[in-house]
Amino acid sequence: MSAIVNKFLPSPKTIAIVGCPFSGGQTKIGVDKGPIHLVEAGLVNQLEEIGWSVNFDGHHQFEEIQAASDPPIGKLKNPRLVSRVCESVAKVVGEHARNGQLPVTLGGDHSLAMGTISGTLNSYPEACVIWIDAHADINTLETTGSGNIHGMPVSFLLGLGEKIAEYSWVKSALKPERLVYIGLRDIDAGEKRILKENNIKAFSMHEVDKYGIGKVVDMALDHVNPNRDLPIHLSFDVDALDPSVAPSTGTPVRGGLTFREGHYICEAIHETGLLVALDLMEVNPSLADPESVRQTIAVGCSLVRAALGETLL
Ligand SMILES: NC(=[NH2+])NCCC[C@H](N)C(=O)O
Ligand SMILES: [Mn+2]
Ligand SMILES: [Mn+2]
Repeated sequence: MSAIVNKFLPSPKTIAIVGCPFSGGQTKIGVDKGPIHLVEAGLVNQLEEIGWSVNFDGHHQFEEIQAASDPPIGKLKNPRLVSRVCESVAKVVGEHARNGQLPVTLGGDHSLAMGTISGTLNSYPEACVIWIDAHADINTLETTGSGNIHGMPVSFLLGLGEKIAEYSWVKSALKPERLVYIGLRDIDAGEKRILKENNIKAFSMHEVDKYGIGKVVDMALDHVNPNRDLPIHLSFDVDALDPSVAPSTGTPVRGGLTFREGHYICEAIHETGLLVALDLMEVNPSLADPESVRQTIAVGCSLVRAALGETLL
């Protein structure tokens, strides 16, 4: 076990793996297979080897809603299904957190973070969110072009945009000043406006190039966690990494984080001793050739290990 002591978890330090084979927040098949591949690659053992107790009793089972009974709301695709799934994920993540375990949610598409972060905030209302992504995922009912809800979870968590009755369970408990992004490089026009209007701190790839990842992580933490005493929820979309590093994902964008930059972020968050929840999202083993899939799964596992205390020395 790494020498860093987690300030929020009782001993024995326990991870609860929440496997979420869910793809309803977007339209490409295969992202629901992400968690299955990550677990089959040996993630549970790997985490035990670095000193954690790991609680994993199979992937989360979701209620099914037939497409016919889930027509679009505005442009939103599968709106009831996504809502129901995220609500159940919020319950599971919240329960694990209340039991003193650290939920590690494996996606699945990034709409799931509406659930995971709601769960975290139910147990740790003062938590901050560090969102690592090529995308801001902050579209609203009004701004979304694709209607894919994986491009929207942050706006729901912040309570932006027109209210949707189906989503009334989302408490919108996240404050804009408790959110920070790293890795952005593909932001829709409406999203840029939302980020500005709400004064949301974001470090795009431009800032990563300019300052280096070490400084960027320090500045991100100074913003959301100035006294280094608040719980941290880290939501990592694997498409934050450059497509040469993590090719198997649904919406790859060139010019992303290197292998080391991605790992550095995870290591630095671990070093705070403040991590209370982790998401690894958008791993899609159905996209790209077998070697690229193997590479993406391996990177996914190693990011999770890095965030949970695997050290280089
Ligand atoms: N989680 C993701 N990969 N999101 C991609 C979102 C892309 C685009 N901004 C949209 O709203 O559709
Ligand atoms: Mn993304
Ligand atoms: Mn995302």
